[in-house]
Amino acid sequence: MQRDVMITCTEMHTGGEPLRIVESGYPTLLGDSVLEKRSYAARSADGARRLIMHEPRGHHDMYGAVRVTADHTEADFGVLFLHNEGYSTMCGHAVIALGRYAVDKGIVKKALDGDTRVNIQCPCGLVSAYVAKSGSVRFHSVPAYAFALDVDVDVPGHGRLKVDIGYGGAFYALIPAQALGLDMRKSRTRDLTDAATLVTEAVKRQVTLHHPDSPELAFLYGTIVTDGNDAFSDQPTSNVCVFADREVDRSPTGSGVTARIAVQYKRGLIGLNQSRVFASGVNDSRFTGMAVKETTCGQIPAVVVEVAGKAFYTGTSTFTVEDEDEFKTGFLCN
Ligand SMILES: O=C(O)[C@H]1NCC[C@@H]1O
Repeated sequence: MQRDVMITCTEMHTGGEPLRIVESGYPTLLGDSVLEKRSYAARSADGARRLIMHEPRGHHDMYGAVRVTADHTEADFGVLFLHNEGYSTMCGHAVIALGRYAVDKGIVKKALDGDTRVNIQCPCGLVSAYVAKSGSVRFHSVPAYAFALDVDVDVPGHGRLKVDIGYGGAFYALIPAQALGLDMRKSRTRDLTDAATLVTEAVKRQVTLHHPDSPELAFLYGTIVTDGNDAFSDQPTSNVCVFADREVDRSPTGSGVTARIAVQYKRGLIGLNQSRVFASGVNDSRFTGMAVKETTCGQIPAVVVEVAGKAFYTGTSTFTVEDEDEFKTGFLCN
């Protein structure tokens, strides 16, 4: 019996959202930058992603991270994010887990005093994670901004709807559940997912995105259905993020919280250093988020957003593949 592939991983979760961190066995990813490695992975090493994301070794909503060599001089390491359809450009729940992991594994030396800073080069740019002694992590993402507010989109079955589009390392369409005839607390996740998917497809067809840094960042990653409570309050606001191929984030979505705050800031609904709690509409897990300073992304006014949460270890895994296995590169069941 020949086993010709073996990939080992550390398993974590942040707010219930899994993170499968590759330790060894992944193909070498070529390219001079993290973005180039991302396209190389999609072009020439996609079987490895499907092997550990899809069934029978993963599942429809699995998420992963592969560390790669960084090209940014200040980065401790680079990372590619894996999901059911491909490779995202930013992932907050993964950054929270990777921050803790990097300190625990000694990849970054623990600070003697205060939080340990871990600089992670994501495909969208450099993200700084700050790891507290307790293991809690907060991160400062790349400049986040409102790409467009109140965009009219024709959504089959729902008519003409208004969506906001925010960038938090990835682009999201943001829409209140109410506009879709749904309720964040009462509706089934399946119904929120179906509606969010229709919105994503409609925005992809009808809106052209642009990012000042690279055309590779200019795509819609998903739709976040919210409870519509965007004005600052000491009460949590909840959301469900549906991204990639109908994949449902169990966590409040770090990059989504970043995008939501950028849009709320643009609308004057939240100020600098006003910390807000964001809850997952799937399992009520919590992140906090706040805009910490104004900045720009190219010429676009933007904010740096800090998101905080906590990740936990769930195990380790070793995946093997036998030569004759018909499901070497997995399948998806949705
Ligand atoms: O927390 C986040 O930003 C991510 N979680 C899965 C989808 C997003 O990439």
